[in-house]
Amino acid sequence: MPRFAKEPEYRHGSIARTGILLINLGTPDAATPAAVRRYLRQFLSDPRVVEIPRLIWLIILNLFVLTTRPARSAAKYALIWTREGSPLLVWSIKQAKLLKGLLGERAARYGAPAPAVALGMRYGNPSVASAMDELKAAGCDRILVMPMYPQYAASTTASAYDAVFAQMARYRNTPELRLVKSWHDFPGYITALAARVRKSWDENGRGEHLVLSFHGLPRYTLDQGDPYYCHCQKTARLLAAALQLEESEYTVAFQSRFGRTRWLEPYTSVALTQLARGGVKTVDVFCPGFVADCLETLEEIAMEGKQTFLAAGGKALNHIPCLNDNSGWIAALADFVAIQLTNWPTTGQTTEPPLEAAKIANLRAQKLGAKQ
Ligand SMILES: C=CC1=C(C)c2cc3[nH]c(cc4nc(cc5[nH]c(cc1n2)c(C)c5CCC(=O)O)C(CCC(=O)O)=C4C)c(C)c3C=C
Ligand SMILES: [Fe+2]
Ligand SMILES: [Fe+2]
Repeated sequence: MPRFAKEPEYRHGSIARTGILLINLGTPDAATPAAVRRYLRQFLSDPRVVEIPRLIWLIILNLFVLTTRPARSAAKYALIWTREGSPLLVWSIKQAKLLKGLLGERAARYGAPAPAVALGMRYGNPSVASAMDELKAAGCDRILVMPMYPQYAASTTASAYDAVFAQMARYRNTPELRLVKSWHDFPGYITALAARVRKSWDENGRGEHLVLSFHGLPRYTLDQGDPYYCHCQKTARLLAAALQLEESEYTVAFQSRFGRTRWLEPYTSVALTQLARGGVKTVDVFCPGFVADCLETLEEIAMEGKQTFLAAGGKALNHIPCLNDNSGWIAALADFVAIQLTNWPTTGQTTEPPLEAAKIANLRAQKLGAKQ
């Protein structure tokens, strides 16, 4: 394979076009053991995801994990699969389309060129590489990398960056990049989360207790400085404040434990059991860290979590859907993107000779003076 990908054409002196690269985790191409195995092989081979010594892990992965988990996970995927495909991909495509539409509308109001938007999945399809190629082919010479993970974790956000840099290494004429790190406390995001919870309360009634369930991580990541746990706590605190909840009215918990090591606590399954045993009959579970419904919310919470809660004596578990294609959330996403793009000068602005800039500023000042 050549060192560099062939550039589609030689671009010179073009007006800067901005591309927004939305990155989410990714999902298998089908709910079959073979497709899930392909997906899990790529996902679980990422050294950002499983941090045990490579050789030992590759043996465990190939001898045990990839021989047993794909069939079990495929059966779970089959329960949530839709006619359009995996929910995570379906929602992510919708989000990208809606964002593109909204950014386009806003840009048109100012006669500005519409930014391009592309979706890349860290694992599976469409890949991050293909999304970057799409933006480049659309003439983008600067790309805002927007991981769709509100809370930063090395295993998600930094891994998304790794995929971007791997593709950058294949370009001769590289685009400029801006990397979004986290947006766990962005007011528009918090407001959209609160609106989503209130909508569920209006439509389905309000449970006695609200569980805010985030994806888990091994506990050692917190000890080693990953801010994920603190970001989750802050999101939860801000959301609880927006909903005017007392501390006794909600619980923050972590789901999706993998392997035998200790993960962030409390575990969602344990919290649900304790709530039911403590006499709570109805519970709402919301997953603020997932912007799109997926296996982890639709199967692990709405199905498995429900069984756990009912088996421990609870009467009803209501899973509150994720932000998905909610219009307030898409508007908040567009606002966030717009903020990230401010003060990102185009090539023309950065190369303008200071003398010319000063002359223009003088002329403007003279004109203003003449008007007064
Ligand atoms: C060591 C394993 C894992 C870490 C660390 C991890 C972190 C992590 N994951 C998400 C978001 C999602 N994970 C999803 C599925 C999923 N996660 C793991 C393992 C780890 N995740 C596995 C093995 C799977 C696949 C399903 C299974 O076999 O159990 C998904 C859903 C994908 C879908 O197709 O619907 C999401 C989303 C975050 C945010 C995170 C760290 C904070
Ligand atoms: Fe995960
Ligand atoms: Fe899971």
